[in-house]
Amino acid sequence: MGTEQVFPFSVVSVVEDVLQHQGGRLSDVNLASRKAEEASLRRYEAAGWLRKTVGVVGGKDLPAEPSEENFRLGLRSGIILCNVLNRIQPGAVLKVVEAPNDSVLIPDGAALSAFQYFENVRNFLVAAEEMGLPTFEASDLEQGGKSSRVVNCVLALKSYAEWKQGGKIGIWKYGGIGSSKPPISGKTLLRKNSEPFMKSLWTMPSGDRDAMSDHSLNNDSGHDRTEGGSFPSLHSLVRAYLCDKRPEEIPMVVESLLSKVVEEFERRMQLQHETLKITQEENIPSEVECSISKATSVDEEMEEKEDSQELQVKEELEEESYDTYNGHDESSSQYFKKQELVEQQNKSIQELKTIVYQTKSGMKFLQKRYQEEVIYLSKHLHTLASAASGYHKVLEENRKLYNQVQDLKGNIRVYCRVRPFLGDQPSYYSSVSNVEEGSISIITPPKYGKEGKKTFNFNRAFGPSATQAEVFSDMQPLIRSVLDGYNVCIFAYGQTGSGKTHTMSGPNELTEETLGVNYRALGDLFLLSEQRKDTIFYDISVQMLEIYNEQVRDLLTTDGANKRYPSLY
Ligand SMILES: Nc1ncnc2c1ncn2[C@@H]1O[C@H](COP(=O)(O)OP(=O)(O)OP(=O)(O)O)[C@@H](O)[C@H]1O
Repeated sequence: MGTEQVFPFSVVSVVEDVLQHQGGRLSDVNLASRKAEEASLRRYEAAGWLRKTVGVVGGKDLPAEPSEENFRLGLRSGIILCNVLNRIQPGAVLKVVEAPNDSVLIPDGAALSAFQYFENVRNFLVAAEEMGLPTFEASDLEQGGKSSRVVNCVLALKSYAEWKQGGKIGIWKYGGIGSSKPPISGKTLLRKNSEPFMKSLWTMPSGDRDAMSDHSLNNDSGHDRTEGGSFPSLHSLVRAYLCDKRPEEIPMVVESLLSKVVEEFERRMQLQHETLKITQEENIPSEVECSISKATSVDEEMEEKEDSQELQVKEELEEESYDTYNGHDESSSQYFKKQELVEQQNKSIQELKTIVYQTKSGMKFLQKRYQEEVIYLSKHLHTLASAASGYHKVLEENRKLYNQVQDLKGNIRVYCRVRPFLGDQPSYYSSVSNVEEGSISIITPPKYGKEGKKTFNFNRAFGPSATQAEVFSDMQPLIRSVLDGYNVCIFAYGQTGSGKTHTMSGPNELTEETLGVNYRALGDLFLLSEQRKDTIFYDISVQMLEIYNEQVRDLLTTDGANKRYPSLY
């Protein structure tokens, strides 16, 4: 299977990046710190296991939780490594050059000659390689920053020891950097680096050589893998191509470029693994529907999940492809079925992305409409508020003017009403000669031969034909003044039988037309208070008293005993 068909990035892009950035790294601070922490823990685990295996005395040069420098220096002589390996696999290292007993081992391992400890390390590496363990370069113990490969080797040996101690049940799997590996079974899976390739590697600059060997920790079945993944490595392709080439045939630049490409490519693979792990740990999207519902609320999260699912699918495909490539359990038909499944899932993911995109567009449209409506309503509301404010001002002004008019009409107004003749009384007995709007003329007895006549002025004069409504209409504006806070008093004055009760209350048999001033005034009071109920609350009470023969009587009480008030004098 072509690499570019599976990986989320192309080799070409990797090469371009390498050429452009000269091997520059993508910065990911979180990932780097997490990796550093993980590397420390793994180093402690390796050191602890070595100390436990070799004993307190044998492991005295290796702290339980060593720094990378101390770890390297502790193992530099190769003695601990060889002794541990011989305990796990007796006779694996035939000759171990021990440090002289009387020598004091100084941190840089100078108690042994460089040749002696190089021999120990070399013997250990040869034995480890023959066992199928991931190895490292002897130079890794000479320079800092390369202890991860040594740690890998030690942890692989530890894993092997545990498997062996457990009775060799099942197939031993090296569990370095968190993922299971294909089985390694001693020398049956032994693979040695081809000499020409190794030579070509040694002709590289040390940095390039290290970069390449960083990702060559695990060798089996002729296919290298990345540290955390299970993909076929480009190393195998590079090695296959270079195996029959002589070192001088490979220009230094090409070697350097190739190594950087390989390094960058596999580093990206590692990043993909790490990202996938983090995403799976944090999100764990079990159902696609679940992802959809969450996506409606958090679109970005949805996209991340989709990406992680896509990555997971690709990851599975790559793993399956790797198994198929190695001739393990999966048959090719199963592989194609799974590939089909992956394509379907990819299609579903694309559809989901489309739905999410449409939903987002719809939401944006609704949001825009909503904002526009809110803006329009706020403007409208502002206009209404201004109008209401203006209306209240006008209303207040109107009220003032209205009451000013009432004042100008006179605080005390006098009206005159002429009662009609009752029953069969002839009208020619009337002494009223003329009734005008504001005056009334009365015929008086003739004096000195002249016909007598007197004219009286009133605010308004009502003739015998005036109705109850006409009489009330002239005093009706005063009722509104009452509700504006002015005191108003309306009373009738006149001789007995002149029609006071008729004007103020009405006849005995009341109809709508014959209602007097009192009823009409009360009707207006209730009507206006009802109209203003949203702005003003009025409390209206009524009292009806009769004062007759210096006795005050409550005309509204139903209790006859208390009807008469105590005497005023
Ligand atoms: N404008 C009117 N039209 C028709 N009938 C009237 C009118 N004014 C008075 N009357 C009638 O005249 C009669 C006497 O009127 P009313 O009882 O109102 O006089 P009054 O001034 O109240 O008398 P008192 O002072 O004795 O109580 C009543 O029968 C009443 O119905």
